[in-house]
Amino acid sequence: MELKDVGEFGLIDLIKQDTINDPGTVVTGIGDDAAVLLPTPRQLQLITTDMLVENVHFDLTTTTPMQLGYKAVAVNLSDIAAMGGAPRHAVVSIALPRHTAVDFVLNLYNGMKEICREYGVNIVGGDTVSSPGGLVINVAVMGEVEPAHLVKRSGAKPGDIVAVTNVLGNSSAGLALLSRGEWEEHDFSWPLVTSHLTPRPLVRTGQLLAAHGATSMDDVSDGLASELHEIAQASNVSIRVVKECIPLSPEIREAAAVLGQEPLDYALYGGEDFQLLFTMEPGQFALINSIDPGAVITKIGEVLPSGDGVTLLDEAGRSYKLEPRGYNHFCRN
Ligand SMILES: Nc1ncnc2c1ncn2[C@@H]1O[C@H](COP(=O)(O)OP(=O)(O)O)[C@@H](O)[C@H]1O
Ligand SMILES: Cc1ncc(C[n+]2csc(CCOP(=O)(O)OP(=O)(O)O)c2C)c(N)n1
Ligand SMILES: [Mg+2]
Ligand SMILES: [Mg+2]
Ligand SMILES: [Mg+2]
Repeated sequence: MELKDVGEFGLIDLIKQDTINDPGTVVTGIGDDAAVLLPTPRQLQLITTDMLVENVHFDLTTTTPMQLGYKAVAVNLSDIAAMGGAPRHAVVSIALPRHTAVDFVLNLYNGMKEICREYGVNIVGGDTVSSPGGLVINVAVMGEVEPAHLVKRSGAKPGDIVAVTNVLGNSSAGLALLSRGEWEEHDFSWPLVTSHLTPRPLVRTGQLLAAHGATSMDDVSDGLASELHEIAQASNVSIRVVKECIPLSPEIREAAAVLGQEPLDYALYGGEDFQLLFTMEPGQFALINSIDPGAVITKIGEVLPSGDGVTLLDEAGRSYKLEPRGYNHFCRN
């Protein structure tokens, strides 16, 4: 079935089932001029949006519509996680080429509904338009955070520890394998390709780190180098990272050898890992071991007074400037 067979409103009717996962917070969902929501008293409201554009953020020959729907929501939940918040509601806007099959759209929504169910998020509205070019999906997510647990990019203090969750670089190494069309040939591909196609936003981890005194936090969407600079700049501090402490998976080391690249380059400049980068006072950081943060936490460096920007310390004890290189929509790196 094609879009012209169901029309814009027929499509919305097909989409709107199973969109509410926390009914107590939604007065009116899909079907009116605006959604009507019930915020939790005394919580700060968060709102964020990230858009995915065909052939910029995804390639329809290497992703399924379900994976794409999942990721379109995941990247937004990751921004809420990086503030220490809980995601509550999403609105989804899609621009669809006219020839798109109805089943494609339903599967896109199946992916979105799956992750929304997993994280207790309601899809409360959106917009559906035709596109003369490629597919565009824009998601906006509203979330909430207790005022005392809000974590911004600007709170890092000299003396804080710099740490990250899990491993970095897997997503962009996965993208490299997908775009070379050779991922199925290697048994190291699975974790790399999975982290690229269906990243898991670290919402619970973000909330736990916030509750344990993270002083600044950012999600790694543009690459570690870029996010370190964002924190350093917003907090008016310098950051020194120890190169060999940056956590890499065994699979990325194997993949990088096959791809003829340095594994660390994927971690520093690749992006889309959606891991959390945060700073924390050392005493608080020591306590993290006694909780289950839902992710492996690795100390990678420390916060210093402003002046030196972001530096990388190598194995030989040499320190050099880490350029703010990473994914930038208008600059080729
Ligand atoms: N077109 C825009 N209009 C207004 N604000 C924007 C626009 N694009 C980005 N921003 C804001 O700029 C900041 C940085 O954006 P971005 O790099 O996309 O953040 P993130 O990596 O967290 O998704 C955010 O506060 C975002 O809301
Ligand atoms: C087809 C394709 N080419 C390249 C990429 C890599 N890529 C696209 S956008 C991006 C950075 C993250 O996206 P952005 O829109 O900058 O998200 P934000 O920083 O706003 O969260 C990366 C690494 C990709 N995912 N798919
Ligand atoms: Mg963004
Ligand atoms: Mg983002
Ligand atoms: Mg970006």
